[in-house]
Amino acid sequence: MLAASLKITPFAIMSRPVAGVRGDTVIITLPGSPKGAKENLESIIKLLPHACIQAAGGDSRVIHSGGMKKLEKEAGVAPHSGAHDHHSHLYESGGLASDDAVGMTSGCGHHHGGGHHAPTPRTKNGELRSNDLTGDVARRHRSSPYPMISVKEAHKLVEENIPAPEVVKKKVDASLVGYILAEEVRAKESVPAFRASIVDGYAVLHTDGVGIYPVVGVSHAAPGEIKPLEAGQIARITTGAPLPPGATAVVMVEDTRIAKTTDDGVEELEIEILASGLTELENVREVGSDMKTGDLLLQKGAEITAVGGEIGLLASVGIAEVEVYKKPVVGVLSTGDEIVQHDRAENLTLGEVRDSNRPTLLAAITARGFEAVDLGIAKDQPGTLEDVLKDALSKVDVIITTGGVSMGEKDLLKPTIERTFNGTIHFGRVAMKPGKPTTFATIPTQDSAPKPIFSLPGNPASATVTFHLFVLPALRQLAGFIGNDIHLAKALVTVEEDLVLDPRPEYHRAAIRIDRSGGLVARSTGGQRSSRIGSMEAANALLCLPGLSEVGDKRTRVPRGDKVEALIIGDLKVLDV
Ligand SMILES: Nc1ncnc2c1ncn2[C@@H]1O[C@H](COP(=O)(O)OP(=O)(O)O)[C@@H](O)[C@H]1O
Ligand SMILES: [Mg+2]
Repeated sequence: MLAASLKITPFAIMSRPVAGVRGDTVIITLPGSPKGAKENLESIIKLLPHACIQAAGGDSRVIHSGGMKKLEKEAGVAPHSGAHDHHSHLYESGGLASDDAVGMTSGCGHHHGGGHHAPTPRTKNGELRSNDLTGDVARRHRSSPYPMISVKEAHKLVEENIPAPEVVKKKVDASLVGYILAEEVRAKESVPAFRASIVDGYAVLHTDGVGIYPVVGVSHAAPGEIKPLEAGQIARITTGAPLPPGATAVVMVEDTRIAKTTDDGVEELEIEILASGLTELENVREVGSDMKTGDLLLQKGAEITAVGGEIGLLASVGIAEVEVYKKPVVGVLSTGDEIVQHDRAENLTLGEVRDSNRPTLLAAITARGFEAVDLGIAKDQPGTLEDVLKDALSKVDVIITTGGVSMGEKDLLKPTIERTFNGTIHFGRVAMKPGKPTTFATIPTQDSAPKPIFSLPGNPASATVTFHLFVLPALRQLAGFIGNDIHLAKALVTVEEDLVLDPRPEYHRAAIRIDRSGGLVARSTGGQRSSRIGSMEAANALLCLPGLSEVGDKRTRVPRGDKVEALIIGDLKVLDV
């Protein structure tokens, strides 16, 4: 605009136009004078459609390769008027108030809305469910507009909306633990790579038989040239050492006797072989007898464990790099004006709460082998949340937030996801205790698949339980786990005390132990109120207690000694008696 105006008047140098993008809206400021506004707009109007589409998340390569019409359509521009026509019309009809600093929404502006435009069709009936943040608090929803769904339905929605895993190359070393192979791996070499002795003794020709033989050489387990062996000769050999060329078997040292030494008694000159009836390759590991070049080493989909021998297997045949599924990088954000850094030295002032969710989740993520990124604490302000999330979207594959998902007017997560980021909230309420307001959404991104965001409830126990129940399986799915391996392991356990049922299905925190008979027994961690982080202490399982509504009035408690299903979230230990 400056360049164009300068051609008309040197005074143009005095103006300072500003342009930018907020959300997916292009904002351009024009000078106040009608003439100047017209000239400035004229100079950029041809670029606007392109800018709008790019701002709305269009791929510039596609735009340049002529995919513009399609993008315009996707971006919600009416097919009969391209973005270009739309703005030209605005301009030619003199529709710009001369004194305005014009905020021009892009042709696709209503795609994100910012709350000013008709909402984007997000639900089946075409409405955003979240509160309009520009509205008054008295107008907010007084009951949650999100349907309450079952845990099972919620799992299904997560599974369906998690992007497909990405393939990356990784070095074979300790950092490969926890990855899933994205390729079938075959042996590059044979193991052993040479004929190796299984015992300490003497390499012989198995056809030679018993008798006294001269020791013509020595083979140690070390690389190097070895003199060939002829009939009537033997060579001393150690375990794992290569057989001399020509040797066909090894006789154990126990099956031999010294026949002659050097005069000083130091070296063996002749040895009597006592073992008769040797077979070919007796006490010998033949080339490729453990693994032959081309043998299937590991299937696609195999998990590289820390306990199992997968890393050793790959290492044994010289595989330095494998294709695996990328493990997601997970960002953790706490929200709330009241939340303060857990290690802040000063005493709490009225209303302040130390952040326990973030350290807990960062630890849980890391312990499960995923990379965690600390996103800090966001204040309950729409702009703050927006900035933090925008930054997070560029850094991490999955975002976890805690707090701000219930019905308070400061509960900004849902509106921000839907209205600012054009995200899709797949569910916003789950029939479970704790964790009812658990929210799962995906946010579209410019150059990759939509990114999952889990907005977990703020109460510490709720956040931790829902992390294990929903987030962990999603992370495993992203990391390439499939089928049952995605989910927490489940076992039947005997409860040690009566457990009172709640109207909602409950995930009761418990410590389970292996008892003397090898069975599993569960002890509750005590008070289960969702704010009580202590209910997770020493917990290694979540007992799946049915909701009262599910069992009808048949019973109100699980009596001591009964068995219930338990989801295992930690290591199993043995019961002390
Ligand atoms: N990071 C956190 N650490 C500890 N307590 C938290 C944290 N975030 C929220 N809380 C507490 O959890 C409760 C619920 O918070 P809120 O923001 O209303 O969550 P939600 O709307 O998700 O239920 C509040 O008492 C809040 O102070
Ligand atoms: Mg809050």
